[in-house]
Amino acid sequence: MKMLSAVLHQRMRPRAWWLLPAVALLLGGIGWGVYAIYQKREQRYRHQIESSLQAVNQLQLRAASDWRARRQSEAVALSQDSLFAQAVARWRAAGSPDGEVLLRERLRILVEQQRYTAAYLVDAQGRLLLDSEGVATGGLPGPEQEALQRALAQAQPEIVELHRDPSFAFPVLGLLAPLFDGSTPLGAVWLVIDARTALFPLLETWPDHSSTTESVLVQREGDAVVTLSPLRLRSEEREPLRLPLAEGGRDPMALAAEGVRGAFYASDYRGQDVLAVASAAPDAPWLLVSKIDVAEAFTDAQRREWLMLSLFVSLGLLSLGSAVVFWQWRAWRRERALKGELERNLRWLENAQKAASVGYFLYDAGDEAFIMSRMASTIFGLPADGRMTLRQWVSMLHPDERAQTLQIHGRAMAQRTLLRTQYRIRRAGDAQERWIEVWGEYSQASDAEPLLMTGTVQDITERKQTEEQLTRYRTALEAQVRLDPLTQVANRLALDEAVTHEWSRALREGAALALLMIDVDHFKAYNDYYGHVAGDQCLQRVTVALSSVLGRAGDLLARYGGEEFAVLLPGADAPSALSVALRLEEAVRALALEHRGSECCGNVTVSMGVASLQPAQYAGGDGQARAGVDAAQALFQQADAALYTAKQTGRNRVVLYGADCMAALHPSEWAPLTPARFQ
Ligand SMILES: Nc1nc2c(ncn2[C@@H]2O[C@H](COP(=O)(O)OP(=O)(O)OP(=O)(O)O)[C@@H](O)[C@H]2O)c(=O)[nH]1
Repeated sequence: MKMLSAVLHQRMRPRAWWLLPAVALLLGGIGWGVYAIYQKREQRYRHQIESSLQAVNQLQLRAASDWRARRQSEAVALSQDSLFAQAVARWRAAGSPDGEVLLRERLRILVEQQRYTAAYLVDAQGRLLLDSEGVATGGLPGPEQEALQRALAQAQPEIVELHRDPSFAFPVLGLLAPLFDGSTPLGAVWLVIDARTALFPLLETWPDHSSTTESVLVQREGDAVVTLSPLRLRSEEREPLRLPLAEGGRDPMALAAEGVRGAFYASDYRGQDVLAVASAAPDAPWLLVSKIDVAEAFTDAQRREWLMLSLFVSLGLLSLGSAVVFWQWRAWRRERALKGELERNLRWLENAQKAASVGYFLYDAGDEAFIMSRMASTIFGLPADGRMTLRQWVSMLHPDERAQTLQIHGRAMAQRTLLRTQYRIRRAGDAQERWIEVWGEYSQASDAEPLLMTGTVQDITERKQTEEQLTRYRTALEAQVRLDPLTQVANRLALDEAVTHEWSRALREGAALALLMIDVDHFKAYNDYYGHVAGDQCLQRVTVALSSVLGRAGDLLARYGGEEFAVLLPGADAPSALSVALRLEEAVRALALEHRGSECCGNVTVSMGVASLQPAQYAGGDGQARAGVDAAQALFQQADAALYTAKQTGRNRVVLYGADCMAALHPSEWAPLTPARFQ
């Protein structure tokens, strides 16, 4: 049953073929949507990063420009400090130590309070005169010397742009503030600035913590570019201060020096892809390039995007998963309910089958195998594993019915008609012969599906035996019904049926049919004289005597009622019938049964009326040949009329129906026979 149930489950399972493309379409749509959102967000984020970098760049550039402007203002103020210039002039003229102390104090203030790296007093030829410690020796380096001359000529402070000088271990910015005694040039104050300490704090300020953000101060010098960087990337190799443009390649500093402005993507001296922003200071030859590694800039964004994406995808998958789980759960619940119902039904079916001794089976024509319920297995005498091969089944069929059974099954399979058949099997195991009844129906869902037959099988052996017994009883009963219990010959019912049957046959064959009516004479007197028991015995003996005469097949002796008998002689014409009648009379006479009450003689005698007709020639009042019971009544009436005549004319005689019998008959029953009389 489990196996059967499993097969049914398998065949019941629905096939949701459309589900796969629908899910693929949905996932494709989600993927496309997510990609579009991702693209849009990436663009926006790129824009945000560029804007942020530009803002930082602008702030830092502003700070650097302000710092430069302040230095220039300070230099201008120094140049315009007439007291300081007079003190220099006095010290140069008198060389007093007090004057020197005063000047050194001023230079110390410049270094310590105004944060210059060094401050020198130089003469108009560029020789170093004093610094904050005391007398200085040596002269101005080349660029500073040139700046001094320009400053003195223009009476304006001059900046010596960013450069390296062997005298200093750091990149230097110089400022030369010219000094005049009236209109006489006295020299200048050379303010030395360590570009790192002065500018790096301005360039290192970033709003966010980052390991790759960097702002570089850039200054073009002919075919080279001078750079100043806080070198935040301390793990990297130090960037040279001076970079030939020819070697710049896609370096952001080189690109900026060549005129690229705004945000752009480049590859820096480390070979890293960077996002850079280049801006020019409005009143200086400085450019400020701010850059960040693309990898870092977008890592965050990408991380955020991925987070968003994974969140979105997770949500999508969660929803999809939930939908699938819900759908599966519903399907599972439905399947469980159906399974439960099916199992209940199958249990019920099994119980019903058990109660009715009916088994259920499924025949798979493709596998040539039966899958059977437990009851079906029991009926075929097989173990309850629920399987039987076609070969096993054929071998079980009773040899007498094997060919016919196979033919019936084959026809039902070919025509897909209902199958209902009964046949015998020799049951497996105990080899008992059993009758079974099979009801089945073939079905095939499609050409690709196997041809199946579902059906029931029932062991009907007991029913068959009962039927056979009943048939026997019925036959016996029917025989009893048509048998006279006293004489054990046919009774009137059997006679009537035989007459009707033989009449029809004679009519068909154009043959004659004769009927003899026999009555024991004065039987009442016999009973009265000898008693009823003796009367019964008398009737029995007469019967035996009459039976002994009738040997021809089809002749029938019947007890018509009381002491009256009838003999039906199919095919007998009048002479033949008379001949039989005489022999019958002779047989009774030969019994020589004593009958003291008889008025005829001292023995039992009989009177007989004989009638013979050819039904084909016999015509009724309408001139048509007749058949059936009513027509056959004519034969009875004629025989009866003849018997009546025999009784009336003295008994103990045989009378053939004829003219002298006609008075007893209706004119329409007259027969075309010649009347004759025998005594
Ligand atoms: N013993 C015995 N008597 C029977 C049986 N059937 C009918 N009888 C008797 O048979 C007698 C028939 O009498 P009736 O009909 O007057 O005829 P009958 O005395 O033979 O006179 P006829 O026929 O005119 O010669 C009746 O007394 C019936 O009781 C039977 O089965 N056994």
